[in-house]
Amino acid sequence: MSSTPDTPDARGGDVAGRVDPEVLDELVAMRASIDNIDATLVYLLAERFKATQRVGVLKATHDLPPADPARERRQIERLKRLAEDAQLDPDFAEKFLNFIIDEVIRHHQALSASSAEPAADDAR
Ligand SMILES: C=C(O[C@@H]1C=C(C(=O)O)C=C[C@H]1O)C(=O)O
Repeated sequence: MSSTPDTPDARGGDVAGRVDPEVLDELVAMRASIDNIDATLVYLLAERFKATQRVGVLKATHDLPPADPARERRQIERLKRLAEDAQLDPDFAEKFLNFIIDEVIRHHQALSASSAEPAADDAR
């Protein structure tokens, strides 16, 4: 496994040799752009999970519930509006955000459960 995108040797992958050189050039250029976008998605998700993990620690420490459905609803409505403005399918944006939020809530539940466990010294 490597983080290196397609090398020039791998130009076009399966379609190399089956299409005109101009088509292959455009395909390779678009794939380079997709590589960059996917890398930024990974970095953005990593930063988002760092922030939500911190929120999870605050919630677990201060006895707050792992999920905040009202906040989720506001955030989903906001992102659906942004998606429409950006010509992205708002239903897809909603599904994608819900997928991420479900994972965040699982983390928060685990943090709450582990902070509720008695420490080894207390288990007497
Ligand atoms: C991050 C939080 O926890 C949960 C996760 C959310 C999210 O990932 O956007 C939103 C609300 C909460 O259900 C929060 O309360 O802000």
